[in-house]
Amino acid sequence: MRNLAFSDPDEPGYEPISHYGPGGLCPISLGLSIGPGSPPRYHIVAKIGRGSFSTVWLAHDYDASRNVALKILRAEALATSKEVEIFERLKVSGGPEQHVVELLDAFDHPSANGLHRVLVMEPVVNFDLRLSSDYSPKVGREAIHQMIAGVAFIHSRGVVHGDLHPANFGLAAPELNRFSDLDLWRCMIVPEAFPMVPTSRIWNSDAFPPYFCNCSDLGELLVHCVPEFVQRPLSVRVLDLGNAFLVDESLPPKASTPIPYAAPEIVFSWNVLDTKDVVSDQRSDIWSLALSIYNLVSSNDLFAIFSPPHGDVLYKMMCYCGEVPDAWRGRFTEDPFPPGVSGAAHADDLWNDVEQTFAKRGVEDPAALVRLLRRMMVFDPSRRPTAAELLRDPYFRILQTKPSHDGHESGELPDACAAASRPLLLNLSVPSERECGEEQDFHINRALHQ
Ligand SMILES: Nc1ncnc2c1ncn2[C@@H]1O[C@H](COP(=O)(O)OP(=O)(O)OP(=O)(O)O)[C@@H](O)[C@H]1O
Repeated sequence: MRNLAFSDPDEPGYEPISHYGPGGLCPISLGLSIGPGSPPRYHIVAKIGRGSFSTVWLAHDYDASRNVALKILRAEALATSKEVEIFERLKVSGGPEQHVVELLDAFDHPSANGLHRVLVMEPVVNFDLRLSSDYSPKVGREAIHQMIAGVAFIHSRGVVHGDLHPANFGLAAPELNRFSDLDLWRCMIVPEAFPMVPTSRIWNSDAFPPYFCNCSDLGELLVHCVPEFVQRPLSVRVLDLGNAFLVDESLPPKASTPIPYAAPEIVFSWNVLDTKDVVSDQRSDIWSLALSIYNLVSSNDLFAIFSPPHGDVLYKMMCYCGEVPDAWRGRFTEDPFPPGVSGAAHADDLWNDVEQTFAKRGVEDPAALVRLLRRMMVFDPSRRPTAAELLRDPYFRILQTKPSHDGHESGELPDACAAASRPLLLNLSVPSERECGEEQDFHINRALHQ
């Protein structure tokens, strides 16, 4: 496949070339308009993400005058993806979505590779802004409460998320709606573009995008152009319902959570019983949620992995949980606890270290946060609290005495979010016409040629 392209980026952030072709990803170029209506409703401005089954793009919605995220699935996922159905299930009761990314629209889009399901969602910003700026969102007590609230909401609708890890939590960014598509072009760092030149006539060049481009960083845009974004309280969103399923589904998908966040019963099946026939459930979501919280608070993985087969993850789990589950006895040659030290005492020592790390990072009430994580990280899935129970954990008691910063809870926008609908902070122009003409062409050309 490599000789297909004139230049193959082969780096994280770029989808592999092999993901294009019949049944594969949708070839997209910046400036394309897709969607219902004539002219089509969504004008693609930047690439903002990619996953195993999709590419994700920032687009300007001309009909609603706002910016949206378009998650464009591989064509072969059209028949199997239940993501839209799951979003529908989350709306069943008619209540407002709570800390779960909102699905605004969905449609199917044809390409040379087949028909692609497109999910139109509110655009969110990655938690990890550290790479692009000095600003690092502080994941404090309220943000942790919102992460749990998002999962509690999903669980309350009879859905298992199945893939909770830090990248699947984002931050609401209604300030993005202050930017027209032309403003976005002006303010964003110009993406890198690698031309894709098929080197053989047998390749259908329509099956590939004309170039690959890297992902634009919406966080960086906001940090630099909308200072209130960094000053206002965070509003968390749970993302990626691509692996989600209904608890009563007869053929649930096999578990696919990344190892550092996967529950012990799942990792044990994968690595010791050597079977992939294991399914996530709401209890395994709770374990993954605990490790996602740990990661976002500390910027580290508790169970970092360095090499397969990841048996060391199970070993670390025993150390932190202070016990060896009955089913695991005899499977490990090494005793996880130092001679003469009980499992419980050893675990206490490790969590004391975690508490000190949290304290150094300025985490609010580190001892109580450690107690919360330890409640979630127990081997026996039936002893893990539900997400709804966790919302009442003593760690959050103080929030009940404070007014909520997150206006979304009460159906109102927080001040800073409401400000998003006010006139632009920057002196940004808002083109009145859909066709921005030569000026827009110029920005696209500049992006592709720099
Ligand atoms: N609403 C959104 N706003 C902004 N970025 C998004 C949004 N949804 C997804 N992304 C970005 O796109 C990436 C891929 O999305 P997502 O995880 O939903 O895709 P996927 O194909 O189901 O991937 P995988 O299952 O491999 O995680 C995310 O990690 C995130 O960075």
